[in-house]
Amino acid sequence: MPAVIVVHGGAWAIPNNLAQDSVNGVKAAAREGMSVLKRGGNAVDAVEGAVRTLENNCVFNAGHGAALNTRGEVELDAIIMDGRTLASGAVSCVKNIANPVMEKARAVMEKTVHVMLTGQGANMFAESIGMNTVPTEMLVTQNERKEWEKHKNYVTGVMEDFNSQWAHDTVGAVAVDSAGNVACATSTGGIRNKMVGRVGDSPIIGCGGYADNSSGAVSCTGHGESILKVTLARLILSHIEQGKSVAEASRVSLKYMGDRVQGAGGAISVSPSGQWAATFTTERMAWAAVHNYTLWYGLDPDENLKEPFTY
Ligand SMILES: NC(=O)C[C@H](N)C(=O)O
Repeated sequence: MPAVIVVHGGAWAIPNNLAQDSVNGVKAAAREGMSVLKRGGNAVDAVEGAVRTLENNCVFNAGHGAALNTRGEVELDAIIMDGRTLASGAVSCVKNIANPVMEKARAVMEKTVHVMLTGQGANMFAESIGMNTVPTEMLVTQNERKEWEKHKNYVTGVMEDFNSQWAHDTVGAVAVDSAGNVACATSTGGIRNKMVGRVGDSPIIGCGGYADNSSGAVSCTGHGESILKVTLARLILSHIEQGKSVAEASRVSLKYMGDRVQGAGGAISVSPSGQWAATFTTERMAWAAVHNYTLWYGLDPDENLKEPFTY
């Protein structure tokens, strides 16, 4: 069965000056995810590799440069999930890890009996397994501090339905490997001016991501409180379970979120048979996918560009 990787760089009103770098960034991450699969990695390795590439790209900055909360601090959230066993690992409110946050979520999945660690406990665990921690101020960039000074109001940004230049720190990936195993990963700095301790959708199982070999894998982005209310990742998978195509399930679920709670966002989805989709209701979302020796990518609604993919 041909393997598939799909990645996103966050659903929001990406300004023109970031458009090309965002597209290049998601293309590079999709290439990395596919090369992990080609080197014999499984779906979990591929989504981790792809998200790590996005986290390390300063256009997306899911760690260093992430959105600041009301106290001007970074608090990071991430999840990874393995569709074979439903094993998952998540961290929330992490303040002392630069990149990759994803590595830490995977360690929670593989080295603990828990699904999520938060705040101080997440940091203590990172130190106990020898991960590099940094003082939290080191994650704050001048650019983000400037943006934070400019718009000190969470609600105004969200009321604009994500059609503002806010909240650009979410990245994600979904994959199916040649054995038909699926996985998802999502990592974020959240939304600017969130309250201290606010946890968004990204690290919450079934909301920011879900992976199950019996239906597929999804990674979400957008207004976290809306995604949480409709449990977007699981909603998409439940439509797939009821017979909808991956694209239709994603479209219907995002439309439901818009109608029911007036929230905008995006999702990437893949089924165990290799169907995939990248769907969004925000102004833009940078996404890329590799399937059958073709690299697909886009940014604007209905944009579906392609080029040959070679190793
Ligand atoms: N840009 C995003 O996707 C933000 C993320 N969903 C959150 O609310 O934390």
